[in-house]
Amino acid sequence: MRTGRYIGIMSGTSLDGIDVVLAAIDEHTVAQQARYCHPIPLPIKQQILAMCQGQAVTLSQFGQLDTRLGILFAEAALSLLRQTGVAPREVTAIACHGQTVWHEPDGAAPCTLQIGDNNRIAAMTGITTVGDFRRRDMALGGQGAPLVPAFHHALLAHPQERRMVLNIGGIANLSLLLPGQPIRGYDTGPGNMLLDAWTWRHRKAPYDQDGRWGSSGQVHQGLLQHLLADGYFLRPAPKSTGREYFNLGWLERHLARFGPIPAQDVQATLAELTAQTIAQQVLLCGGCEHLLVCGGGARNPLVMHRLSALLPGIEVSSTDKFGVSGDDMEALAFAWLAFRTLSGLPGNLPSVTGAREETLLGAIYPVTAPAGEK
Ligand SMILES: Nc1ncnc2c1ncn2[C@@H]1O[C@H](COP(=O)(O)OP(=O)(O)OP(=O)(O)O)[C@@H](O)[C@H]1O
Ligand SMILES: CC(=O)N[C@H]1[C@@H]2OC[C@@H](O2)[C@@H](O)[C@@H]1O[C@H](C)C(=O)O
Repeated sequence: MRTGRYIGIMSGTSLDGIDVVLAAIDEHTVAQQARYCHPIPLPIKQQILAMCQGQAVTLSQFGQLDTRLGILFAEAALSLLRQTGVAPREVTAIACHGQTVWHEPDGAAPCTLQIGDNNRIAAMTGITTVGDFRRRDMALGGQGAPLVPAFHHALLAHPQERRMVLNIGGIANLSLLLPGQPIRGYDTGPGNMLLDAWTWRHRKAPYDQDGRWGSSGQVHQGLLQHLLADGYFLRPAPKSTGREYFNLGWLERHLARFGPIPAQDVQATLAELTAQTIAQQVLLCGGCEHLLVCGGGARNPLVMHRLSALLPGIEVSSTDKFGVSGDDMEALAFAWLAFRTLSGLPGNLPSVTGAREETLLGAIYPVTAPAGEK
């Protein structure tokens, strides 16, 4: 087993910042030691958004963004090391998820693309780096996502209690940890992504702080029903999605069927869409005793209140209450996945992604061992 300290780097679909964690990991425990959030410069954020939504980019632009992100991820890891006083040689490996710029798991040639050159990270930090976690699962017929349910299971499953773990990131994903049943998990649909995009358009703010703006609006039932009728929501798992599908263009196509709707009502409707599409899946899967929530959406009281109201009898609480930081869950999960890869253990769950078999995940970018360790 490659027991040791790992750095996990996660830049998710929300583009709100790069989450970096340091954790001591062994076969049984993941002990978080530090966290840090590194800002994403606006021009880089804009380039990622353009790419994610299918705007044409040249290969030169693509290559340069890959390099810039690799450097940014390395700087994020180095900042964390500086803050903690931990030396690179004390870190076994960096796990870098990369920035998803395209995810098309169901096309004729399924593909998923996480960029940010891992060679840069290894070269700039001197630490072995593990990246490209999704594509081996996809090569075996899987969705390549979500990958965190295995980690949710390792840390949060209970032998008797029916538990589900919900990540409300840009996209929301649910892990079903039900005693006696195979682990399942899939993306339920938009989490914060549409809420953020609509807020940016109308308020020029990155997100609707504490759901205040959305709370000032009324849910538009006609629009809500149209949005809920999208085929993705009732499609059976395995399934995963992203910004390529759920974006402002998707919302505008639905809005076009209606007369003008006040912007705050659209915001209220989007919050309701997030809550209802999640609650629908929780109930369809037979409900649970505890719904443990992580990701930035757990900080949106509007979504959280609606979720609790739609799920009477289910305790909806943050994963923090169960010992795992909801803000750091994904970065910790990838650190754990790198530990598994370096330990020769599989990382994917065929019952979640639909892959033909379990497999090692990721590509390893090694470095020369520091002097004295050769
Ligand atoms: N106080 C708050 N009020 C409302 N929303 C909030 C608040 N704090 C965070 N959020 C939401 O959480 C988002 C960030 O969530 P998170 O960091 O989990 O996303 P991510 O990891 O990028 O997404 P994904 O899991 O899809 O990769 C913000 O963009 C915002 O929508
Ligand atoms: C392709 C991709 O990057 N998917 C992300 C995204 O963000 C949330 C949801 O969509 C989930 O499927 C996945 O991330 C988490 C970390 C996962 O793989 O479990």
